[in-house]
Amino acid sequence: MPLEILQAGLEVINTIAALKSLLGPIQLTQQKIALVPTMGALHKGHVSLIKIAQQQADVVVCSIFVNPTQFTDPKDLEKYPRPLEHDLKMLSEAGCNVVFMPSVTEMYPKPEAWHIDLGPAEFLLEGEFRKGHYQGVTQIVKKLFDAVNPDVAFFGQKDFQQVLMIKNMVAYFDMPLQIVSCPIIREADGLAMSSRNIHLTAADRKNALVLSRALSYVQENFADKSIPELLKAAKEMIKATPGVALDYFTIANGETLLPEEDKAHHNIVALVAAKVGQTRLIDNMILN
Ligand SMILES: Nc1ncnc2c1ncn2[C@@H]1O[C@H](COP(=O)(O)OP(=O)(O)OP(=O)(O)O)[C@@H](O)[C@H]1O
Ligand SMILES: CC(C)(CO)[C@@H](O)C(=O)[O-]
Ligand code: BAL
Repeated sequence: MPLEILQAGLEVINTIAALKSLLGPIQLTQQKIALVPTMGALHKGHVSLIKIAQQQADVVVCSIFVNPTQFTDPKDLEKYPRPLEHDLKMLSEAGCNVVFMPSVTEMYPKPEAWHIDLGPAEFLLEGEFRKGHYQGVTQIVKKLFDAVNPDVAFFGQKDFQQVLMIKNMVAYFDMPLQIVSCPIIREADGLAMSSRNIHLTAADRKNALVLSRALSYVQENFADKSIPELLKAAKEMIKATPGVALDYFTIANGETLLPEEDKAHHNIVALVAAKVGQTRLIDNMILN
């Protein structure tokens, strides 16, 4: 019966109790439930996660929650876009079954401590520039997993380190669910789609292209040039672009995120983060 209700359109749910009473009977019928966690301001990257989820599950739940504990810059949290009507329209059009949009007090009814061991990669790259970020991310994702109890959850490769950290959190709690990493959706000119792109001025938007171009350069020349040569060229491209302040550009092992020195190794990824104007962007490309 609940699945018939879900097929009729997008079900909007605001509390954990309502979510559990909607999904509980579905779970009893052995149907597969997928979760796509987001912070809203949805774009085609998010829709691609929903579409992939639909292929692998019977019911797709998307969560929209701007999680305060993962923001290390209060201004970033304050200005995070929240276009609610647009998001609901996108989810309806994508055929998403349930949207879970809790309040901050629903997810954090009282102050709570959270600290788990996510392994040494927690402190590298994004973890170095946004200290404590992955504790906040894993804290909310654990709450979302507990609320939805999904069989499978979908995340974007754009947040490469986030996928690793979530897999480590799932292993830490020995949770019985699958984590799927989905390809990065890009604008026609190569810029990785991101909710924060909305903050880019016209000049920033043009300058931001250097990030995907530098990554593509590394990907295209990976077979012919040494890692130091590739890093030098990519960093020079970025540093030569006005309005772009590089945080890091690295060629790293996709598991440890430590700098990679040997191209013969497998699972090598190039990752970049930079501030473009006032907006901090990240991107990456898998190299082998
Ligand atoms: N361009 C993209 N392609 C595929 N997945 C994406 C893309 N952008 C975001 N995602 C994924 O969507 C999920 C929700 O991300 P989120 O709501 O933070 O959006 P976002 O665009 O990454 O926003 P921002 O980078 O500004 O925080 C994450 O798993 C994220 O990796
Ligand atoms: C996974 C997530 C929804 C947790 O708040 C967020 O970090 C995001 O949107 O990538
Ligand atoms: N998209 C990852 C969430 C964040 O930047 O806070």
